[in-house]
Amino acid sequence: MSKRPKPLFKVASEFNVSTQSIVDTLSEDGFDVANRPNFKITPEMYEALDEVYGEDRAKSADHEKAREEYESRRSQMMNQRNDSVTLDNVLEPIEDEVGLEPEDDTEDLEPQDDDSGDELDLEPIEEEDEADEQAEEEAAKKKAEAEAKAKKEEEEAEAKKKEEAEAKKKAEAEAKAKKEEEEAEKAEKKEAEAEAKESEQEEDDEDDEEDEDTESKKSDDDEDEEDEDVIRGSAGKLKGTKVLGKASFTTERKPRKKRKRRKDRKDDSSSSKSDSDNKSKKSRKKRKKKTEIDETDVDKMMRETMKKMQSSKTVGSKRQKRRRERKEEREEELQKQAELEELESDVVETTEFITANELADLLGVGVNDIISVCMSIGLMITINQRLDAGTIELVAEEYGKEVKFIEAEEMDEDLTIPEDDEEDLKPRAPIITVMGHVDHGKTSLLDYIREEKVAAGEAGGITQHVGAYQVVHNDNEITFLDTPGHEAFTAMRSRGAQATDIVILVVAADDSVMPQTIEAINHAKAAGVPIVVAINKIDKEGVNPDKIKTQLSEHDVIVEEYGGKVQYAEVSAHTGQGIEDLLEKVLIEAELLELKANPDRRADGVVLEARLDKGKGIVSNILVQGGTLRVGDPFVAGPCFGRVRAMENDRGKRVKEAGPSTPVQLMGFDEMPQAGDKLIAAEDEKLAKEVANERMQIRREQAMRTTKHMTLDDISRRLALGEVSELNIIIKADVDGSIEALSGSLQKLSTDEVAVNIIHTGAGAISESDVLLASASDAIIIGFQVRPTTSARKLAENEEIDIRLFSVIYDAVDEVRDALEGLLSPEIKEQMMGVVDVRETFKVSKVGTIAGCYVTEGKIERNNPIRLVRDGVVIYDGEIDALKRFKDDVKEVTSGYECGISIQGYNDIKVGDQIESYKITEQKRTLEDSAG
Ligand SMILES: Nc1nc2c(ncn2[C@@H]2O[C@H](COP(=O)(O)OP(=O)(O)OP(=O)(O)O)[C@@H](O)[C@H]2O)c(=O)[nH]1
Repeated sequence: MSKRPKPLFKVASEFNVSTQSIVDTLSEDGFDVANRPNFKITPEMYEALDEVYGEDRAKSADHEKAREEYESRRSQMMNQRNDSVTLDNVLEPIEDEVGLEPEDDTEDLEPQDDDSGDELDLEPIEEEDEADEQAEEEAAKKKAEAEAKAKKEEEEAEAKKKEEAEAKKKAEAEAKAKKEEEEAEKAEKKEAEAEAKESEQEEDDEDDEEDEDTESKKSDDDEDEEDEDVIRGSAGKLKGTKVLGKASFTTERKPRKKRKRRKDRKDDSSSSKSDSDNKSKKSRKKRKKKTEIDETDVDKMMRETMKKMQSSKTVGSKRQKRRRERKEEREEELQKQAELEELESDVVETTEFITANELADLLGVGVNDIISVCMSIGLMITINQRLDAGTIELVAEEYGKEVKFIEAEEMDEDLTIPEDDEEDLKPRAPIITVMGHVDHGKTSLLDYIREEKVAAGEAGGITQHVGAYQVVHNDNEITFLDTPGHEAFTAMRSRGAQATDIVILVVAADDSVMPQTIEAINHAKAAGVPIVVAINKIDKEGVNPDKIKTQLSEHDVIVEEYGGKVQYAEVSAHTGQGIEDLLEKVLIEAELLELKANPDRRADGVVLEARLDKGKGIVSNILVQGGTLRVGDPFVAGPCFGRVRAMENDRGKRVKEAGPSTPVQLMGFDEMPQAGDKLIAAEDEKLAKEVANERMQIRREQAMRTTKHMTLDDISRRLALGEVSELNIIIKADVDGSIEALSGSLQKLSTDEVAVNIIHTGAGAISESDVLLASASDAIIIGFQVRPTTSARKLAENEEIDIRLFSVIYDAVDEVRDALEGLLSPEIKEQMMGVVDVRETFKVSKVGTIAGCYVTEGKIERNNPIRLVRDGVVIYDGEIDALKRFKDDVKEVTSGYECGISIQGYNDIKVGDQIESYKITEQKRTLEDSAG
């Protein structure tokens, strides 16, 4: 099974047992399981269950498979029955095994039959049999049976010479009766066929007998063979009934048999030119055609092979050979990818915060179903409500789909550029990133190439930094991304943009393969980008490039010299030695990649950098990857909209348009894009604005709902997005005993997906330092029978720290467990209504202690329960006995007023205590609440 936990109800249905049985079994195995439909069954639990119920499941799967096979066989049989040749087809396998004597019709033999002479010899006879059967079918099969039986009876009668007349009468009567019966049965096809089979068997018996009779006259030798034949024939018969259902036999052999049999029948019986005869002709024609095609295929392949051989002889160029190899490799890769995609058909791609309606479309279900699934997990949603990752995942899981969350930018189908036609593609310059370990000479190499190559090619050279530059080598353009190092490369990739075609891996010859070299190799491999190795600083004395090559081969970068495919050049960024060679090799690699793009369409590209220029406004360096970007084009880059106001190339020249692989500095953004944002030009401005707006909305929603720190409500969402693997908790409680109990229970909630870490515990009120610790370690705070101090509460609000207060340990455990399982908090909640400070106390005889109080927060109601808190610790939980304003009993007192309170059954009230008034509320949780 997959590594993901599954809901209990699904596992139950998988094993076909009740959820209670699963719970019982798991509890026996020491797992802590609750009988809730959505309780997550971890892979360990699943394994344990598999041990107990696996066999049953396998059996039921076998059973199901057998049933399916039976169904398909049955339907095939049914189909064949509608065909006039059904019976033959069904019987073919039997007759294959029935060795019957050789016969004529050699002209019918097919080349493939040549290798199986036996079979050939046998077939015509099968056909004879079949032909007989067919003839009988066509000329009243049932009569034959009746006659045969009558004959038998006649023979018996002759032998006995008694009751001859009676016997005949009986026979006739029986025959007639049978005829009648059979005619009646004709209406019921199935029964008729069953009858037919019976009659065939009987006929076969007779045929065999006849064969014996006639052939016994020939010779003794023949007799032996016949005996064998007869024995085999009868064995075949027995098998025949069994084989009936083996659909594969009949279907596989159908065309060949059909054709031969028809031909045979035509020659032998010439009873009628039925439709099936015509069919057989057709099939023969088809067959011939097929062989013709085969021949042409073979011819073609031969020619291709010859051509390849010749070309390798005449041209023999390494480059061509490599190109072919690469092409094959790429095709293989594509095939693999296609296979993977097929496997991933159960995975749906979406962004977070799609609406319920959109999710319904995505899953192919009605929006009402989505709403009811949400209701079943205690979530009230509306059609247009945007759902967070946790909810989307939970709902999708209900429909057996896995969700892969992607960036909003990847979703817009309106803007997505359709795939280019092969004929529209034109060669484009390769885009190169230089990577390597610190100080191995990346910058020096880039600088050298920029200065030497550009300065040499064009007066003035590169005047400004546009994030990339183009050089021309042997009339071929190469685009270099200006920022070396894998950070830039990975930052780009992490945003889904792949700008690089080839990586130049720089390794200093005077050093060795270093950690960042390995990282660069891994990044390039992960991105599927080929590497060209540049062994730098070759000008230095005593350097050993061979050592580098050996080291590289240990990391699967095997240079050509060592039998690999990676090209390498020994260069010096100081002297320029080998740089030409390096560029040449880069071009070879590029040629192998057959880099192409369609310049005649809407442009797309990637943002390399963006900055705010005082005079020009937002200036962004863009690399156009496909199409042509023109001044005036509206575009979207990430959530930013824009219209191209002006563009400058890497020589600082104003340009009106930029084609594939061209870096430009672009002005015209409305908002600042981020490096790695994908830019897509739009046909109309309105659509571009809409798309940008939608993306912005999703980003805003993300910003709004994403809390700075971990919260219990947010954890399921973060889990779904794969952002968290641990939940840090700080526990504060009234006494050490509660801490132990709580931390023990909470730690047990750790799952494969998320580990629960108790990072700090302590007795007493929740203090500022607790909140600071939570902030630093991204933890939530659980308070059991304690309260945060006022300053801690304020700090927690500022820092967005989740503080949960409980009075019952089980409540705390349940709430954390639910959060980890992606469920929302329980519907019953405690709501704080008001807080009063005790400023004075009076002892009144018969009444007890009366507290003179001041309402500091909310309002205090006579009928709500209260808690007495001293130094942040809850010391009493009870009810108000009397609530007074001056001498009057009142129902409630609001904040800013004084009042007198006495507590039922509790007199130990002290000045400085706080009394909290709270209410138990039942509420339907919504996403907004959970995001709150
Ligand atoms: N002798 C010699 N020194 C070189 C060569 N290339 C670079 N260097 C020196 O190596 C040092 C590092 O070069 P950089 O180009 O800054 O290396 P880098 O890989 O860009 O380094 P970071 O930017 O720190 O990652 C500098 O002192 C260069 O002068 C070369 O081909 N030969």
